[in-house]
Amino acid sequence: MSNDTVLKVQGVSKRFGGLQALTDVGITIRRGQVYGLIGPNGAGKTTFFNVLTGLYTPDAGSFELDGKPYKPQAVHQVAKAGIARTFQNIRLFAEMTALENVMVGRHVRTHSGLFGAIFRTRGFKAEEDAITQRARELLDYVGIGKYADFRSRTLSYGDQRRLEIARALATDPQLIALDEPAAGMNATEKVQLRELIDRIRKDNRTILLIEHDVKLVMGLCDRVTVLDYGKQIAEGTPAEVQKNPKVIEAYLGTGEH
Ligand SMILES: Nc1ncnc2c1ncn2[C@@H]1O[C@H](COP(=O)(O)OP(=O)(O)OP(=O)(O)O)[C@@H](O)[C@H]1O
Repeated sequence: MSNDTVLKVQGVSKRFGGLQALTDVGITIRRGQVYGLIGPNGAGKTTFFNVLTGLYTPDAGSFELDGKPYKPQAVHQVAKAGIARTFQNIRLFAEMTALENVMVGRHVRTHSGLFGAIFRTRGFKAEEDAITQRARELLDYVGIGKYADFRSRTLSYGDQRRLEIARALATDPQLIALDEPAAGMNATEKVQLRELIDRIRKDNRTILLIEHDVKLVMGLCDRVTVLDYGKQIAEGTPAEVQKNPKVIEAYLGTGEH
């Protein structure tokens, strides 16, 4: 595997009772790419994300992250290994401030641990200051610095999604997995989101994106995989995938676009 491959997934299958949600799915994502995962409702996109981030155990499949074997297990370990994600249904700590939400993400990379937090050791204090500063920088980076001290539930929907991205970035991930980041956004928010994702990519981060907004996916992604009924029916550049008859049929078949 060449050095610039961030994630290599092979042969992932997952069954729920009688339903085969994923069949032999594999993707390779290179550093700095925005990689799209698309498909009609129920195609298996979220299941793939959940397998990748340790929420579901796959029935089969192998994973490599940054050239090393990677076994998605507990969510905390996944973040430590270098994958951060956002969720289709925003999962912020509603009563915590925006800043605190990002600081929670950052704690994945700290060393003082619970002991330091409880006894407020000197090392803990210095680390906490650094975390606060970094969290503020990240809020500025995603464009919501002015809301640092607002409770997250008071932020607009679009801003909450940005906050989730800031929290994901706080773990210094090799790969950021965004689960429908544009869901529920208005046109202006979508443009801003696009700019933000572009900026994250330019900063040499790697992004895996599930998104229903095909226009956004086609405009942003370097490569795309299309799932349908848990099977990978196409893989390639957006231009290649758009022309693929299987893809056209899958989308027309469900009336989605
Ligand atoms: N925990 C679960 N138990 C049983 N079935 C599940 C579970 N999670 C997902 N499924 C089923 O697996 C299939 C794939 O679902 P999944 O949520 O991965 O699709 P999706 O492509 O993310 O769809 P959407 O675009 O609607 O979010 C669906 O038929 C779904 O009902």
